[in-house]
Amino acid sequence: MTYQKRLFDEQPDAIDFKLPDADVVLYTNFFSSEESNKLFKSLKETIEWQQDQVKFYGKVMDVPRLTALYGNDTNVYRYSGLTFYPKNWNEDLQFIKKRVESVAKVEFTSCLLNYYRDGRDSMDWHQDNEKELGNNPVIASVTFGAMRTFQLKHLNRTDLNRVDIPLNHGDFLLMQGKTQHFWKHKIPKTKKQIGSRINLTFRVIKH
Ligand SMILES: O=C(O)CCC(=O)C(=O)O
Ligand SMILES: [Fe+2]
Repeated sequence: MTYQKRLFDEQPDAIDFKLPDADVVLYTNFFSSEESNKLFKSLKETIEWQQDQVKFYGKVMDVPRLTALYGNDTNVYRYSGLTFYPKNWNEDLQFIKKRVESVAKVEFTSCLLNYYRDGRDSMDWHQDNEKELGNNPVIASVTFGAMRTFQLKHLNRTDLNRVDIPLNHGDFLLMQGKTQHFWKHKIPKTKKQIGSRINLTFRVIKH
């Protein structure tokens, strides 16, 4: 598949959430609907999705989503209790990576992909603060497919409300600064009848 450079006649909208102790900006329609449709279908078919398992109170359980890790180097990589054998970038990922790098102004080394098959799939509260990500990591999150709500919660400021951000087909959420030190985030399950969703988080991993 070949891609054309985006024509910036339709500028994506940047929404700065101005959260205390964080830097979170949402670029809606960062990918055109045509690009997003193409990428969603292609990623679904070509990414080597894996079913991870975790031990929970001695019981082995499937995590509620499929995952994959791609990047510059293919050394075995363990984090959040999961083991990954990263694959080399493919054409779709290189295209998406380039586009988000033009805004994030960093060169990403890795991309973690999550495939939420339906509303029963989810990701629980966590911070992306592994030491391999360094201090104040820059994380570029791209969504294709069904809308899911991305929730953010401050770790100790009980006076602050939870922030719910709808992530739609083609949206790009950029998290940086102190975000991962002070806020946790999750993708809750939903009882709504919805289709599948793919999320990509580009990261800089230092070995
Ligand atoms: O699916 C999402 O939008 C979030 C994924 C996420 O938080 C992660 O991969 O660390
Ligand atoms: Fe995360």
